[in-house]
Amino acid sequence: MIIKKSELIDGKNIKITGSKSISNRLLILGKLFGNIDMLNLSNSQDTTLLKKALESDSESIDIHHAGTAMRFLASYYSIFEGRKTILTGSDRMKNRPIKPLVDALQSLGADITYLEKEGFPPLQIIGKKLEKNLVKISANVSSQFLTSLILIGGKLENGLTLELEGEITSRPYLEMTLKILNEIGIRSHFAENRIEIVSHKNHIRTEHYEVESDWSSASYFYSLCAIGRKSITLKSYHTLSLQGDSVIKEIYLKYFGINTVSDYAENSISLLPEPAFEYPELITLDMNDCPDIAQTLCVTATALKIPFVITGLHTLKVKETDRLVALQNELLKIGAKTHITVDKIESCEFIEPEENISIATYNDHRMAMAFAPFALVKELNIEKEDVVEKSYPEFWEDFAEVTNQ
Ligand SMILES: O=C(O)C1=C[C@@H](OP(=O)(O)O)[C@@H](O)[C@H](O)C1
Ligand SMILES: C=C(OP(=O)(O)O)C(=O)O
Repeated sequence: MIIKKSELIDGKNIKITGSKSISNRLLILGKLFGNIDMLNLSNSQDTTLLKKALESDSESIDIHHAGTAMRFLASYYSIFEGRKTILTGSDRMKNRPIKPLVDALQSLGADITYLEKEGFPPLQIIGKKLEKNLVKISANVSSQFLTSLILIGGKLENGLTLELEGEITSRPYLEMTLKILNEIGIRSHFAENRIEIVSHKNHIRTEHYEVESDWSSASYFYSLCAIGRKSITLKSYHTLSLQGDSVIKEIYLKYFGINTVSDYAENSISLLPEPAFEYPELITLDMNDCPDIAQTLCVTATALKIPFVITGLHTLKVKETDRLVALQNELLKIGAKTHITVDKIESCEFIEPEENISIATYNDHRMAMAFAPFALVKELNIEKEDVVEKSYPEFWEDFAEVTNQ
């Protein structure tokens, strides 16, 4: 899809769908502990697929590209007594890691078999009662493995204790899980490398839950605002958020002069660019806590020609695509030569963008959405633009609403 060179229109209002991460946790918890009446549930494809899976009786469950769904369901089906499930996904999913989680579940007594490649989906899971309650798991590959176990922890007879090994990656997602547990009345304790989830025999406390809107999706509007220097209002957000990606407001304030102002009555935030803001000479940032907004930041910095060194990105290679390689290839087209290592991307030189820019999206929604704001600098083609549906199906309509295309 060609996006013409555009300008940002001042003062537009956008309502973004609910957080995919919060929605997916609540769907699993609701199924395990009692109905939760959710408002502003995410309408992302990932959440829809998870919801359908949880409502389905069929043996084969295909969750396509949805990483959280794959990881959360592996534990969920492991304790679903008497159910046999073949849990599969897209070709990419069959190459995203799951072994640390499967090892942990098997050590608790789960009956899981790899059906193709050892260590990867598809999985055959025969649900049974798990008798043990202590598990060791590596915490530096994906926090989703930890969340998956924590979500079922309260359902086990004696609760569940996790001993985390290695440095915790994507830590705010782990904290989000524990906070949601706390909100609905399931007790847990987290100190040093040990997480204890108390067995929860009762129905959950919360019946209504309003999901805050998705902060990773909000990042694309911060990028538009930083490049276009006009204001945008986004709903439904609070400055206090369960989502680690809400750190975008601090990052964009510090490096791009974007103020975030809350309107509590309206449940909205306004993104207000500081006039005559002096951009920094270099952006240095560790994004281990917020890997999903790394692509957004790299494109904003390239559009504004601000050199950057972003570290903490070792998980990017096992996301929807190898995001470090994808970023390096596509940033070059919009004018940034970069250097990548296993966990870092840094700009080396800014050059003229290509004449006819065509951004490949690698089956990765965030590649499409992160590069779209570059249209404020120059016309560009976004290939296979439908990929956005994974997390943000109305992205293109909302993008058109705030730009003058
Ligand atoms: O738990 C979650 O909802 C998520 C955790 C993160 O994954 P990793 O822990 O694998 O980095 C994040 O990238 C993903 O989009 C959503
Ligand atoms: C990494 C992501 O999702 P998942 O791991 O759930 O597929 C994402 O949404 O950027």
